[in-house]
Amino acid sequence: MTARELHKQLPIWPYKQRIIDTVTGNRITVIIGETGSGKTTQIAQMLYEAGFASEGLIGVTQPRRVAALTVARRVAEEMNCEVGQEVGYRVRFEERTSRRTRIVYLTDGTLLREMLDDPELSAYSVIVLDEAHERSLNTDVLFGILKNLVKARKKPFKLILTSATLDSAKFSSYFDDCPVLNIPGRQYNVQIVHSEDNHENDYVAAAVDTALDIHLHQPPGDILVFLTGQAEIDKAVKQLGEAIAELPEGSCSDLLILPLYAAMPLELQARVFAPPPEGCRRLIVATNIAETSITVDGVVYVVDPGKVKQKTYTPATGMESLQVVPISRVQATQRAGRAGRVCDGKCYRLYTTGFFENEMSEATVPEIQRTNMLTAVLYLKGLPLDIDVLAFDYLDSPGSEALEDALRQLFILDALDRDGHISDLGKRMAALPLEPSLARSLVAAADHVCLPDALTVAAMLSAETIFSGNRGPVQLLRNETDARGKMGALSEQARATLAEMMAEGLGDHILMLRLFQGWERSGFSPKWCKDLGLDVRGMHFAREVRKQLADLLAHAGPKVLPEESVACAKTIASGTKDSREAKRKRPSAGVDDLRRALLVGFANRLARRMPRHNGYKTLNERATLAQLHPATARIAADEDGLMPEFVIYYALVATAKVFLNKVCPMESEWVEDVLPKLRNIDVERLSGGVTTRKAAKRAAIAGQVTETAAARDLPAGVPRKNDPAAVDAARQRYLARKSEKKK
Ligand SMILES: Nc1ncnc2c1ncn2[C@@H]1O[C@H](COP(=O)(O)OP(=O)(O)OP(=O)(O)O)[C@@H](O)[C@H]1O
Repeated sequence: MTARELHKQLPIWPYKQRIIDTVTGNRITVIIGETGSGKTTQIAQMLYEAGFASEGLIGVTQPRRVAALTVARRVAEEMNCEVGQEVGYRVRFEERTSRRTRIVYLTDGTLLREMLDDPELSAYSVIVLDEAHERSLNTDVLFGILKNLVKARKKPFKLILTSATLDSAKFSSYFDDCPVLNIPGRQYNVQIVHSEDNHENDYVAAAVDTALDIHLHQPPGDILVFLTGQAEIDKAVKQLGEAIAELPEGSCSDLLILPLYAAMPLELQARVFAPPPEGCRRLIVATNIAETSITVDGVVYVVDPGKVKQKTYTPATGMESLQVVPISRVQATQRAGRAGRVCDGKCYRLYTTGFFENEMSEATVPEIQRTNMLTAVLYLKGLPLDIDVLAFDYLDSPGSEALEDALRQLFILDALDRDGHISDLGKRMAALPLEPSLARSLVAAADHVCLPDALTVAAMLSAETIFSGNRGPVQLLRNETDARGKMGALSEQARATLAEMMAEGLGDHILMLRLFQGWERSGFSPKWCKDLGLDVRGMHFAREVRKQLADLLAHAGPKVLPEESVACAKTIASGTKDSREAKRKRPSAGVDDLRRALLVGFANRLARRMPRHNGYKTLNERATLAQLHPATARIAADEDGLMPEFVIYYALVATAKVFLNKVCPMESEWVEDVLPKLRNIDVERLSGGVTTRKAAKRAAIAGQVTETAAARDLPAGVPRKNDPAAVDAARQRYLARKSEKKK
């Protein structure tokens, strides 16, 4: 049967009329259905057939770009068209749509950015927020904005939320008591097998063993293994290779091992979705980017060690921690759901039933409650809706501390004025899909005419791995004395090249620049990378990102950059060598302009050395003591052996100790210009004169309701200090809803 014939047999199809009727009769609908029942691929097609796309596009959001791409491909196949015709996609750096397009799969971040130019989303008649359970930061922000838009927009607009696993009562109550449709049934069964022991520290080895065991003893079908990150995946692939080498010759010749993670060039990701050679079994080793939405045609076995790498941000200190933690039960269900999509499947959980039931949390903590709110707040401020971010209608609030921290940082980056209004610079930054510090650095670099170098640094920072085998430049250089040669010592010549680059003594950003420039001079030779101990894939990824960033700046045009920088961005984006003009401007003697641009962008991440000491103290609200990370590229000390007084850092991380990660030294006289801005920031004024807590308290007193209820009812953007009308409006809305409920 073809994809076109198959899709109408999915469990969701018998419910087509109910879905259409509910969506027709309501502004907002929640749809819950088993994994693989057809939510992602079918609902948009049903709505299309029912005529919902005649007045505008049907947009379906995904938390990840790989999902948007592959699902669009599948739906195009089912609708018998090319991607970019009736069905298209839009993700950061890439778009395939045309005037014929009626259904668009796009990432939640892309939709959010589209709202900056078109806050009414006038091109759309329906938005489906898929995988709502994942609670990605962008999806959570969209919840609040779209909930308001549904009421405010004159042109009809429907909002649909879909998931396999969702707290339906909570969602329905937040979305004005909208109906919840439960779609029972799944197409294929997945047998769950729990292990007898929990694998705390040896889960990579256990996953490798299980995968090989499946290959040797189970009937045909591809295998999908979940691990937590690139380094772990590389390790598992290596271990698989070693284990296979010990097996009788030929026993695994038909096994094709494929890694899959986000920081991997797109064409390599695509290999996973291409049909394997005849008679081959695929073994895909992936991060949780493979957890939701995507179907790898052929996967029958899933190996789930139950771990995920989770980033947590503490607003009080600006500290980030990246830890491997147990997944939630919702995630375990999603992972198992990757098997059993094209036939019955089997999921091997490398943890006990007891662990699943008693130790794992029910749902994942929403990203909005554990992340830096900087980017989200910049978008909210960038929308022409006068949103008061502190009183915004969040499903789960990030908390006033996180929001106030974001306001403070955005003020330091010149994105907000003293009253918390977005500045012109802020608008330029919001137009770039980058974290605000990088966006600010690029804008400053364009003004300083050192854009090509700033693009290189931004791209290199975005690659997960630059050096191979978990080594930094310092370890690589030390390797010369590694008698065992276990880590693959560098050749004399390579070491000399690296030592020469490090001799500049300007830390990580500048070393990254030099490495990229050296690679460029070698004609982007993979051998050059390998010789220097660099990760070829990581470097290619950085090169790709650099090109895409340039492309993006070229498209953003004079709205964001001066004319000459737009021209320079175009040249880089076109893939030809940098123009002579750009080369001429590229400082060969020093990199001061670039460092100054970085200082402007990372003024929110400055640290000052302690007197007569090589420890640093961060210059944010709660000064935190930290040390330079041992893997930091060489920074030249002064004659007294002291490090530079000021550095900027990319992240403040807590492992065994607190470290400044990826550091660039700054000249004291440059920093003197920035310091006054960091002192005495008036957060109360930045937040419009009132904090969430105060606003909620006031509304609660006025409306005689609880503070939580009042906070939920505070309309976006209004509870200003001297605005009793707004507080009254909150009260009225609450009372109206209450009496509605009683009826
Ligand atoms: N690329 C593909 N190749 C083969 N079959 C596919 C593909 N994409 C989807 N399918 C089929 O369509 C079914 C429905 O997929 P869909 O993604 O719409 O389900 P879903 O309900 O959204 O699942 P989830 O909750 O896991 O995202 C799959 O179970 C599979 O049988």
